[in-house]
Amino acid sequence: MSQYSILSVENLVAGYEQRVLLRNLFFAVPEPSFVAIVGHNGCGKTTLFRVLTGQLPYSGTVRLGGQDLRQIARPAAAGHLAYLPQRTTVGFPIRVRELVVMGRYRHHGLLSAYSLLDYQLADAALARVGGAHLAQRDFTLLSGGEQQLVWLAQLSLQDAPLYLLDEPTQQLDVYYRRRVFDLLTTWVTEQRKTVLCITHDLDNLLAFSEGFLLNLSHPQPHLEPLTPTTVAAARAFLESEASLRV
Ligand SMILES: Nc1ncnc2c1ncn2[C@@H]1O[C@H](COP(=O)(O)OP(=O)(O)OP(=O)(O)O)[C@@H](O)[C@H]1O
Repeated sequence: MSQYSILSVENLVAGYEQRVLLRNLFFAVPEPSFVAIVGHNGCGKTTLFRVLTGQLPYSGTVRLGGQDLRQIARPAAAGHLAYLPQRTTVGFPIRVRELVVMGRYRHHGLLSAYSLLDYQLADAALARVGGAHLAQRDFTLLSGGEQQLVWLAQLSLQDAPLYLLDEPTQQLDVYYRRRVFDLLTTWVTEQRKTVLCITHDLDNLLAFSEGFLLNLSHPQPHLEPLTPTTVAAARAFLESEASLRV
């Protein structure tokens, strides 16, 4: 693993109005790697992603690929990262293939149509997530698990070095949860991507043989190696009454 940090955070402080949620946070993420971000509901996990995607002011220093985040107007549009928020919905019928191909948006002007190559890449991305059979289906009629695979296919087309996923296995059954985590593993090991994944799914983290854990409920959150021992310790901490008083 190289020592290059795709993301570094120094003395980050962020929150809302009178409420500071992220306090003096320091960490550096090597590329490629998998980072599981855990913590109690409301501890600031999504808030961290809002900072990293340029949606929330902060104090301290954040660098993406060595560049100061304050110098990057729209990190996703500039290709520094791709972001899958929680509970992404679509309010109109749309064919899955048309939704996936939108992952190519950075390669297009606003009004130019997607090319044959774009659609071939979309089909390949769908196939990689095991969703080739969904291509012609109406996205809004798919199950939650199928929809999540489609979002991941679209995200993979953005071809960013850093992926931010906010609870990608929320509401999925055990089969799809395992499948999503397996897919994220291949993004890291085969495609050399870096994945930051907010999750409450500690059971599935036990399967990771390498990566990092960032527990934002900890009094001094820091990157720890992701091992069965650290996951078990994080679970014990998060289940304790004392952790809620931190
Ligand atoms: N725009 C906002 N203005 C004020 N408070 C907010 C705003 N957005 C979120 N909050 C509050 O900040 C706290 C942290 O929210 P955040 O979404 O970061 O939590 P989280 O750790 O991702 O939680 P969960 O695990 O439940 O998704 C919550 O109490 C939330 O209500």
